[in-house]
Amino acid sequence: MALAGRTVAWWARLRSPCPAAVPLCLPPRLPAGPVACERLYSSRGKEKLDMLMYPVESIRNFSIIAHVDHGKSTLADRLLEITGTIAKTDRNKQVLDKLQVERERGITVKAQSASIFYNHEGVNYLLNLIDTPGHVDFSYEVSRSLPACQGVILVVDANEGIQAQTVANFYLAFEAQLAIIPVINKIDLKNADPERVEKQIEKLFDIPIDECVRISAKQGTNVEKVLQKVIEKIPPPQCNTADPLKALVFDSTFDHYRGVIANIALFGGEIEKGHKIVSAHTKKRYEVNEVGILTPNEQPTHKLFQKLAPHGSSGKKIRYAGQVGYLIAGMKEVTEAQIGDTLFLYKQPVEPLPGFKSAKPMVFAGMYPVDQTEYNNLKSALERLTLNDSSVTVHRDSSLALGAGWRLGFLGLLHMEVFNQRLEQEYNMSVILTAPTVPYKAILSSAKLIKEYGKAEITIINPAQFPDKLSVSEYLEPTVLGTIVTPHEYIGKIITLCQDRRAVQKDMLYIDERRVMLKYLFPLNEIVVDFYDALKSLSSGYASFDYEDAGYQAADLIKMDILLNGNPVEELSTIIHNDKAYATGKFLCERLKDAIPRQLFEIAIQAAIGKKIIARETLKAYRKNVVAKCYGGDITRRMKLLKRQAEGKKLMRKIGNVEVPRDAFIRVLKRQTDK
Ligand SMILES: Nc1nc2c(ncn2[C@@H]2O[C@H](COP(=O)(O)OP(=O)(O)OP(=O)(O)O)[C@@H](O)[C@H]2O)c(=O)[nH]1
Repeated sequence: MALAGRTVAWWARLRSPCPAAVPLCLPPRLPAGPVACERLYSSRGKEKLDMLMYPVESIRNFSIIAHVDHGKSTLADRLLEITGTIAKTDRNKQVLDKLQVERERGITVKAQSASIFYNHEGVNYLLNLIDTPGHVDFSYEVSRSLPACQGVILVVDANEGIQAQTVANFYLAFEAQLAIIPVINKIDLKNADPERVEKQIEKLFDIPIDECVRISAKQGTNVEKVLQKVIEKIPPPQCNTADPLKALVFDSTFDHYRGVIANIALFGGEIEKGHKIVSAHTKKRYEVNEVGILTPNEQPTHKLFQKLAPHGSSGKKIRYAGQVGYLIAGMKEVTEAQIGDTLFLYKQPVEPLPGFKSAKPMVFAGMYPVDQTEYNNLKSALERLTLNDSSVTVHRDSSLALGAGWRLGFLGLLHMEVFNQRLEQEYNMSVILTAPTVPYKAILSSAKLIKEYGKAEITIINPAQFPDKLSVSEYLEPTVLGTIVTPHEYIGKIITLCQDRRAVQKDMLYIDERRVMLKYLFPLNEIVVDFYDALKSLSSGYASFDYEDAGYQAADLIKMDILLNGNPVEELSTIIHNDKAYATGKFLCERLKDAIPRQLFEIAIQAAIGKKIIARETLKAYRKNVVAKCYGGDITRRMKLLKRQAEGKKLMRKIGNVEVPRDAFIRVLKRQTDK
């Protein structure tokens, strides 16, 4: 795992208003070498960066892709360092992981762009890199970064070798027909075996061994070679110089003060402050306030385009596109900066770019304010955060027990946890989250229901809307094609685990003499909560997992409720496969018994299908008032304790007369994790 608690010093410094610390301007021609670049950056005042000096031939747009923790962000930092884009950092600080949640969890959640100026053999290059997340939940970030690129650096850990996300990310780049530079990282590790990894790359991806670059991103070994490969192997963008402005919005963030900041890739023309632009998606018109590049902080430029200086004897100016950068144009609403949108100049419409497949939520959960008076604050926090994370879908919802709220769709459970953490950290919101559910479908047989829904096939993202068996001809559950890469000694245990999760084996391939790649068709519901944890724990952390959507299959589904002293716990109502009902009901009751503190009365914890109770646990009552006995004489200590208790109660939810810690439900649902 990456280091938790990475410090924010670098990013803070880059954002500092002190001009000396901020790289602000480039000369028309850079002297060779990174050190010189660095000096020039910091010596200028607040002029805007002029992009005149970078014709399209000198541009390279690329992403860094890899399995989780194989070193993408570390390599990105080293590339920024050796080119003088940033000063030398402490080797464990990661400049491009800007979010607090990324630093705390040591994972990249959001793709980040940075422009690098690099002088190689006397020629100035502008390299636009996008550092992407590795975890499967965030693979959408990878796929939407790729259309802005012509190539990728595929990083593989020299010790771990090819893993499940390496395979998934390779195919994303391969299908997008991008140039792929395989880089074997962490060669400094004692157990590094770059030769073995090279053979895996050749076997699985058909890339000749001699194309691999062996590096240590941490120590900086051979990182310069990677830059050279980028220049040699990745083609410059292909842009028609005669085209009018055509800009692809491939990402967007929301700034409390400046509104929407859209990351754009220019497929034609030029863009500058004052230009009137139109969104192909919303048809709305805007005036551009600022354009620039990310270095990796926002760096305004005169124009975001490439323009050759007077050319030959004709003195004709030739315009090129190809640049990647950002744009601010007074967009304030969540819906205005659609990822995948095309921007063009007012009165110069263009054929919109193909855009992206929108992110497909895999997991849905209800979200409610702890206190209904917080509803509006939570609404505005959700609107802002979903702009920074547009892969979350939001629908208004309400519940008798929890009040007005929303049903949110996430790309996976980690995504849901990260989103929740960001709400708390960046917006100071605390919320009630219900049990995650996958999007089931039902084919209705009841004419009344078909009329009500206006269609026979409905999608169920909320267990409260699960239609009764009598009105349904068939239930369907979503499936995924999972890829597992594991050392061969764990195969037996993994096959048992997969069978236990109702999975069907589709393929098995030795990627070298010690590692195996397995393909299974899983019901999504079986892997969404804790499959990855279970896989990690039975393979001592060595197996990896990735999955992709594989459509729907018929399934025998039922709705199960959990009751506390007869009152349903709405957060824990779930739709499950009939075969799993008893085991899951029993398990949830047992776990809930551990998660709920004992109270002054006995609590019956039950699992029910309709009116039928299928499992029960009893939580015994407290017998004595311990607080009164211990602290009865000392008034200050007693007051302190009562205050702490009152604070604790805010984190509780009351179901009937039973108090339940709000984080109990997620803990309960993570079946294997804390075992
Ligand atoms: N020994 C060694 N460790 C490295 C090297 N490169 C990265 N690491 C370490 O590997 C861990 C993961 O590195 P990251 O750069 O965060 O990996 P990542 O691929 O960006 O991670 P995600 O974005 O979460 O997928 C960190 O602890 C790094 O310090 C290397 O060349 N050698």
